[in-house]
Amino acid sequence: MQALHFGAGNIGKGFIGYLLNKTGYEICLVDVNQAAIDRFNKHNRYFVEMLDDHHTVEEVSPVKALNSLTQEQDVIDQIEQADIITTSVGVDNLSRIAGVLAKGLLKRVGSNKKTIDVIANENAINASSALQGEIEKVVSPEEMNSILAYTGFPNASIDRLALSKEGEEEETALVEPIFEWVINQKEAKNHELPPIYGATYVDDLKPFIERKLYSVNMGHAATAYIANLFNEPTIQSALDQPEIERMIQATMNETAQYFITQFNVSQDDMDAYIQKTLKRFKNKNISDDIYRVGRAPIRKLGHDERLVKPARELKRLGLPVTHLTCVIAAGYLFAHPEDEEAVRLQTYVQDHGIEKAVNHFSEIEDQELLTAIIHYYQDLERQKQRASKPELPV
Ligand SMILES: NC(=O)C1=CN([C@@H]2O[C@H](COP(=O)(O)OP(=O)(O)OC[C@H]3O[C@@H](n4cnc5c(N)ncnc54)[C@H](O)[C@@H]3O)[C@@H](O)[C@H]2O)C=CC1
Ligand SMILES: O=P(O)(O)OC[C@H]1O[C@](O)(CO)[C@@H](O)[C@@H]1O
Repeated sequence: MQALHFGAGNIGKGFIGYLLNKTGYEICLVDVNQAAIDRFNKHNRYFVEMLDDHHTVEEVSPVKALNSLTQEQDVIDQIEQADIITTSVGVDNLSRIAGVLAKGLLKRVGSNKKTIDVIANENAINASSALQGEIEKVVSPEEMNSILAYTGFPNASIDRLALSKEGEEEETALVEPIFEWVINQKEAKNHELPPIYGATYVDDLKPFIERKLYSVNMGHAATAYIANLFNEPTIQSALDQPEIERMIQATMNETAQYFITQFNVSQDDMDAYIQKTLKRFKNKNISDDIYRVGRAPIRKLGHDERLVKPARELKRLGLPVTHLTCVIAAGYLFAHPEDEEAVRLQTYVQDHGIEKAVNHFSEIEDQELLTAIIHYYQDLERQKQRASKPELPV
């Protein structure tokens, strides 16, 4: 069986490629990073190291890698032959792979007419549907109908902290031992393949993806943005401070109320989920830079994203949202010269002021929530100017 995976980064290597290989697939990775592509092709393999006390290393092979920019025809041929197609390129890059995918899927329809599923594994709600939408933009309606007759775009939720080991001669992913890959089986077209090793198949993805995005991803981004206020370099050093840990736990407790109300989950279950998540963040075998975790703040502060969506929902339900409001304000203070979005965000705030920025990037209709974010932002900024300790809500 052949798997074609777009995005040979942390998740591509340490999560998706790893599990597909365990299921019995030969892996073809597609990326734009030629140096990494050469490292994969040198011995047709890569390594995955567990971030636990044993640091077990496993080899993933056979693996080959292609460059989607310079080897487009080879990628199209691989799409024609593949049994499954997956991605983890970052949700904002899905539009960049839509063109080659469209060409490959059309070639496939014209030749073998075998059904296939394309699963986008990104931190976003309905990323596979978003990829389908991007493909729709580059083909005619007739072509899209022929693609959809043979292609499923099942949405998925992925959860595993994955990093890469830099400066090695061979590609190595660093991953925490636990993971969760949940796939909407109702949206799949190909039912002849064996289930993916370790994946969970469900009929309703919403509770899984929302819990993951608004607890794990929200909590992680919140830690990065609060850590930044305290000049803490890593997630682990930040959470070593009881004040920051209390703040993150309180913020996660707020979003937990959304799940308890919406999905009939018990308080005990959410408490256990939060404790498990905090323990994962504090993993001493990882040193996780706050700029990796907080990266792309414009995306993360978006209307339907991990911070603003639960804040809007909690507000709508009349539930407390104080800590989350403070985290959103802290997000607007996340400055890092090497993060293109952080630079753009800070420039916008400087040029237009915080109120216009929150309206522009987070599109918050609720005036009370908007005012509260602005007040927190102004307080935190004042404290930063005076180099005084940030005051967090109790
Ligand atoms: N790293 C983590 O712990 C987790 C990441 N995610 C999600 O997984 C996705 C990938 O994240 P990471 O692996 O951490 O990022 P990454 O930056 O390590 O990997 C992304 C890869 O995609 C490649 N890429 C970018 N544009 C491309 C294009 N046009 N064609 C082919 N390849 C392209 C990049 O060169 C890079 O190798 C993101 O959506 C992220 O939100 C989800 C859960 C955990
Ligand atoms: O591209 P994003 O959304 O930052 O996704 C990656 C993040 O998601 C996580 O899985 C959980 O927050 C982190 O490991 C990682 O920083």
